[in-house]
Amino acid sequence: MTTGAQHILVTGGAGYIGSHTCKALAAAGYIPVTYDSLVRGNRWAVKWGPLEEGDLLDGERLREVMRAYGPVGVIHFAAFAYVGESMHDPLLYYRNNVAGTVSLLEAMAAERVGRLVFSSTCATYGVPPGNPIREDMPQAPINPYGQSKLMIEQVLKDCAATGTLAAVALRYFNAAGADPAGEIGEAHHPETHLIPLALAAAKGEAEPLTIFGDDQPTPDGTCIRDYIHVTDLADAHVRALGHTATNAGFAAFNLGTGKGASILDIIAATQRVTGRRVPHGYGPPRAGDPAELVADPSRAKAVLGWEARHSDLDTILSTAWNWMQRA
Ligand SMILES: NC(=O)c1ccc[n+]([C@@H]2O[C@H](COP(=O)([O-])OP(=O)(O)OC[C@H]3O[C@@H](n4cnc5c(N)ncnc54)[C@H](O)[C@@H]3O)[C@@H](O)[C@H]2O)c1
Ligand SMILES: O=c1ccn([C@@H]2O[C@H](COP(=O)(O)OP(=O)(O)O[C@H]3O[C@H](CO)[C@H](O)[C@H](O)[C@H]3O)[C@@H](O)[C@H]2O)c(=O)[nH]1
Repeated sequence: MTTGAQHILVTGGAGYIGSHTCKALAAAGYIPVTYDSLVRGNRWAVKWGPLEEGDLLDGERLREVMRAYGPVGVIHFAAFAYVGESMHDPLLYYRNNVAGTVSLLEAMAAERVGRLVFSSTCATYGVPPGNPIREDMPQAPINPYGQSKLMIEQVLKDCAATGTLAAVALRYFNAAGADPAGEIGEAHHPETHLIPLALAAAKGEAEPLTIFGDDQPTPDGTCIRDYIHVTDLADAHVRALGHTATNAGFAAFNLGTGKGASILDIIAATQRVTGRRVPHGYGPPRAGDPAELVADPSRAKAVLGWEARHSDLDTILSTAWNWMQRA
């Protein structure tokens, strides 16, 4: 390598948050090497470094890629991430997410790669005792997706305790929005997330939005979430990677804004930003959905110097809408 730039292995780099993080890594002077099977990712989203196709469960292929690039660390996004799907097919989640991560950690140990940033989730908290949620509150997931991520956090703690791994778990709240320059954005197939579905309904390209439940214990009866811009998440990953360079052990950080928005708030913001109506109706609550999840992000600010800068609802919706117009 003539540049001397450090390589970072990015599992799931062809996915939504992974691709935005590759852009941020390149801007920070790293070379992101995407490792992705493309099972749920997009080849076109890999723009800031090489794509190496492979599955997490293929340990030999992982080792081959690590030997080829000599990454100084790994950012691990690759996983299945649909709460509803995990309720119907839990084994898919335990195999891909838990067994897949064990396979990755074995390859890292064999190739002596000792730094990891991991995509965890607010879904590990289950129904929290109160909001906003601090990192030291109990983690008691109510769906297999969240449980798979909590199991991985435990594996990371145990590996970090041996002194061979520095690991950071970033517990994101609800990722949303798109690259402000419009180069990449959210493109899940099928799409299940609220904001792209609300925008597609406004555009007339999807069914009217179904609001899951009108009788939640929240002021307007609909679920409250903490929506965090994907560009803010990408920035946090670069910072967390830096943290693993100088801090051994395991650390976890909540990534959110500290402010909740209900589904009706999202519909109102979507209508404001697009100037179009969002056709919608009500359906039953979705199994496995807590009523309210809002982050206390103060630890990430204190330790990583991170805070949300692009995550007001209008910026989230206008960047996502801009992306949807191009896509
Ligand atoms: N989107 C959110 O709101 C959110 C919130 C909290 C946590 N997370 C976590 O962040 C990560 C990224 O989420 P996303 O929304 O970008 O998901 P995504 O589905 O867009 O990206 C995941 C990527 O991982 C790849 N992948 C999956 N299994 C693989 C395997 N076995 N081997 C190789 N590649 C594999 C997919 O092809 C895809 O490109 C996930 O771990 C998810 O659990 C997401
Ligand atoms: O058609 C829809 C889609 C969603 N919702 C509601 O909108 C909110 C947001 O739903 P999303 O599916 O967009 O996201 P989740 O809140 O289910 O997010 C969960 O899954 C994500 C990954 O997909 C993250 O891991 C996150 O941490 C975890 O809580 C929820 O209250 C959901 O019930 C609807 O009412 N109608």
